[in-house]
Amino acid sequence: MATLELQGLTKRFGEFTAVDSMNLKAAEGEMIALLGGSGCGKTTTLRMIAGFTEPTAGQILVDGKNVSTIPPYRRNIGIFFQNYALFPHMTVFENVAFGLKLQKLPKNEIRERVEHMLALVKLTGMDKRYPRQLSGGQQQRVALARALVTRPSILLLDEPLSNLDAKLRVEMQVEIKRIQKELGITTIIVTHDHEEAVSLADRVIVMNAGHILQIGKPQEVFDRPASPFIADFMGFSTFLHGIAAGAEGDMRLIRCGAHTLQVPAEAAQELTEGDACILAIRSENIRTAEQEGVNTVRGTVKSATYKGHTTRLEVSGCFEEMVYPAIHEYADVQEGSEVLLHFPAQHFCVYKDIK
Ligand SMILES: Nc1ncnc2c1ncn2[C@@H]1O[C@H](COP(=O)(O)OP(=O)(O)OP(=O)(O)O)[C@@H](O)[C@H]1O
Repeated sequence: MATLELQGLTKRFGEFTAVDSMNLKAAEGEMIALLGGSGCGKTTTLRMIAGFTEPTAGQILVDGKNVSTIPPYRRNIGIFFQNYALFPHMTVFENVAFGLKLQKLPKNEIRERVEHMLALVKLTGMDKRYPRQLSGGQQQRVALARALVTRPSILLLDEPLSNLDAKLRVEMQVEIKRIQKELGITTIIVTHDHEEAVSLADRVIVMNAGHILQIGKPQEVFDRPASPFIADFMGFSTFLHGIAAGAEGDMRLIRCGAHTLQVPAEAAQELTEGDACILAIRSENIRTAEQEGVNTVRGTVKSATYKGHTTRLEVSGCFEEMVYPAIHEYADVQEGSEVLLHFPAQHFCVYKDIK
């Protein structure tokens, strides 16, 4: 178990700043997800922690000790990178045992630890196979076993599940979390996928252009993204421009085009009368309604896409913006038909429009 601390960690490639003065403190055994769009600096951050990329400025502390100048193989960090393939000419056993042989451990201890690790990733009995004789998911699990077998105090995972099909992905998410908690390894996992980040991590970091935009518990970041940009990244689909227009009881009124919506006062604390604002809501939180009431608005279905357990609609005419409900109840929604939508007040995130 170890703590990991980044202090002002910065990487510049020429004039370009890929990671800009990043600060982070991961507790012992904590799993932190780095989430962000392509090119925001996630991999560069991991590569600096691993020791493959030299920081331009700042420090990396493991258990309070600066490791910035220590070579990668002496950092006791387990690594799973996308392009960090298995050795094709080695069996599963040899691949996993590689790091232990470098540490010159006795043969019987190597066997014991490799077998234990293969059992953890559910690959018992596969030890004599070569990578080409394994499925993609099995190969990823071998790579994970290889990263874990040396009992690193820190584990770095760069998109470990990106090549897996949906079912295996969920299975592996559960497995990674179980192993990580069982061994108590402080872990940084990089992902593009906000659902993966919130389901795996103890804390989630949202990055953009080399900066941390938000850091918080999964539910905070998922339910209360700190800006419209983060909300968009976290899967909010409908964004409405409005004007703060008074209060009613413990609700604030927001005028959006021809309609007035209610939002909880505590979600709109930073607004004063007349402020321009943005309301964000997730597709799955917009409902269809039987009758008119608070926060119901009529619109016209522009398109309906069957998604299995929901039908995703594009609806125009409610506000100036298009809205995107994902409805569960299978109504007879056809393109061109009219729908009455309900926007539950408690599901709105409210932002001051600073433009
Ligand atoms: N060796 C390099 N030389 C110059 N620029 C680089 C180098 N490595 C990375 N970059 C740039 O730094 C930025 C951050 O790259 P990084 O690989 O960290 O992004 P990322 O968030 O991991 O993206 P992705 O999700 O696409 O992998 C990108 O704009 C990239 O082009």
